[in-house]
Amino acid sequence: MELLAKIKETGSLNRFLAAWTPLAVLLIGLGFNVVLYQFSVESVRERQRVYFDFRAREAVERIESRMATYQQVLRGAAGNFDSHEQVSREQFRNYADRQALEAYFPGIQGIGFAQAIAPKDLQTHITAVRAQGFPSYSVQPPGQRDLYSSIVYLEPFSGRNLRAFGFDMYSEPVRRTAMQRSVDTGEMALSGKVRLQQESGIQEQSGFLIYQAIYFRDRPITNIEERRAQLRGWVYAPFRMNDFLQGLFGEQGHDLIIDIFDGEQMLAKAQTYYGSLERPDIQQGLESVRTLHMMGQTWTIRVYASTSLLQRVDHRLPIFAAVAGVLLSSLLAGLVFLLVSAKSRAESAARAMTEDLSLEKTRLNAILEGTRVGTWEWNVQTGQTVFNEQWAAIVGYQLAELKPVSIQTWIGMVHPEDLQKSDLLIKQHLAGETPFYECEARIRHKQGHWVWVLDRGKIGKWSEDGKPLIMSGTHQDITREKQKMDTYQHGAHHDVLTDLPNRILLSDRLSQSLALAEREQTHVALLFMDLDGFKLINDNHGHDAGDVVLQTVARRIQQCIRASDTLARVGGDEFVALLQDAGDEQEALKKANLFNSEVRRPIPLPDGGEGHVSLSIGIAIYPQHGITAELLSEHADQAMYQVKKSSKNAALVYRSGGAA
Ligand SMILES: Nc1nc2c(ncn2[C@@H]2O[C@H](COP(=O)(O)OP(=O)(O)OP(=O)(O)O)[C@@H](O)[C@H]2O)c(=O)[nH]1
Repeated sequence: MELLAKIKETGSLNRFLAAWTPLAVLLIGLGFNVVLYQFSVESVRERQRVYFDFRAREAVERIESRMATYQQVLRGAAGNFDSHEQVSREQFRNYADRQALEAYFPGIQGIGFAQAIAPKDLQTHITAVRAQGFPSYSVQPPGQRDLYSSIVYLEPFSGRNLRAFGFDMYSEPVRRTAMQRSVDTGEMALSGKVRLQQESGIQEQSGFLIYQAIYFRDRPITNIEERRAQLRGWVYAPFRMNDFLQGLFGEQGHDLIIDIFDGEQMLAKAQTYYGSLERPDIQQGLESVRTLHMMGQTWTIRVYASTSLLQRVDHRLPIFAAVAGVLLSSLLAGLVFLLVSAKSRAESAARAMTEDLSLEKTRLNAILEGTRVGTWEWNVQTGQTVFNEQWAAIVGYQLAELKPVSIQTWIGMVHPEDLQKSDLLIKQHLAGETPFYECEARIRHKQGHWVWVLDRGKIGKWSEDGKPLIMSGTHQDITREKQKMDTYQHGAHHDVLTDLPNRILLSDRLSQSLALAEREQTHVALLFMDLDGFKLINDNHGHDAGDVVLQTVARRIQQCIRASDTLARVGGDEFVALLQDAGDEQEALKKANLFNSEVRRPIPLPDGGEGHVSLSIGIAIYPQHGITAELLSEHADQAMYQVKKSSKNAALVYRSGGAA
């Protein structure tokens, strides 16, 4: 019961697991999926950030690199002045033309030379330039200053650039700072944010300039004072910021949104480039601020990522991960569902089988117990044997008393005759000659008597090489049936009143006797006997008295014959004696007379009276009076009939032709 309860409990647990495990797997899978999704989103963001950093750094490097190329141009221009005491407008133009500024240096407004002019030389200077064909030339703005500068050359000398002709950049503080720095260091100097002279008020842009101070080289220059004293002027280049950046970032220029500030702080008034203006696609969170130190000036460059930049990094991974994750989770859950339900079904089936087996076992035990059938199992190869409790109970033992159990236990208990028979039958079965083994055998009971068992068995298992391995079977106590059968057999062959063999058994014995006599060349005497005067006893003393007479007669004749002879009652008051190895006629007659004398003795009757009967006996002897049972019986009967007809109370040997 406990086992069944456990099985049921396990069964409901399994059903619970079968129902919830796939769901749990799905939820865990989806949970894992969420983590994976977040991880992949994070991974994409990280890649976007790295890519953005790379692009931002590259953008700044491009700015720096472009600036370096401009410095080259200026260096070349400065070289011209260093190597020539006089550089004519034409020479300067040639140099500028050779540079092909527009083609190779996009964004540069021009390249120029601003001459440094001491106040005392100002008028001479103006006069000289005007003489070169510029009658309206003057140095702007007017006014008294310690040092003048004037843009005398500016190539290309056309368009907006003409506005700068004669402009004193040194008069304007931002430009002057850069110009002075270049003078003092001898290096190029980048100006701060300026409004270029070239601007006309339409689509204005912020501007900046690069200066390279030029010196008179007739004396050595070793310090700032000497530099200032020998200052000749500046070659310079003006830039419009938007034009400068134009085309710098190629096709993917739209990816980055750039603001540039003059100086180290991102102040509105210092902003020189407004990339982020009217850009709604700025990607918040991806911003990089870098400072660029060039030619004594610092630019702060703020770079934002745009949506298009993010698109360049494969951002579909999270979607793929999510979709694949959901599919895989579902698939896994489905698989688990199939496995669990298959397992559950298998377990249910196994449980059902276990329950069935358990019930079957219980039922079988009940049947075995109820029918008191013993079981045995015998390992043919090793002799190991197993009996159940009932096997032992049939012969009055408890199983424990018989242990150790082996085939010898059976051999030691079975009747020797039956053991031989059983051995033979088992051998026949083991040899495959019989489909099963069955044998009735006697086994010695604990109390000493024999118990009949019906021993049945069959080979249940063969060894790999095809030999019988395990044989098992049952023991059924058939003692009672055997006894009943014996009684029945006895009743079928014996007379109820006298317990003498009846006609059937006599006939059987007669056949056997004749066969034996034939074999051994002996004689058989058949004596047919009929009581004389028996009816009177019935009539005078009653039927019971008649029975007593019949029983007494039977007993008295029986005492006269040998165990190998047979006395049968074949009718109401008719008996037959079958005498084996009977000798001659005389001997038969002698025997008949002995019977008669015994029978004639008075027989005490139940009513206190006495019965008096005698025998009329007809004798036939084998082989002289017949060699078959029928003939012999017929002749004995004829002889008896002769006696009855004549004297009665006598014996007569058959004579052919009817004579006695
Ligand atoms: N008590 C008793 N009588 C039986 C039994 N079987 C047959 N009888 C009687 O036995 C008698 C036989 O008849 P008979 O052979 O004519 O009797 P009987 O007096 O011996 O005559 P005879 O043979 O001519 O001498 C009949 O009366 C039967 O009823 C039996 O089992 N018990």
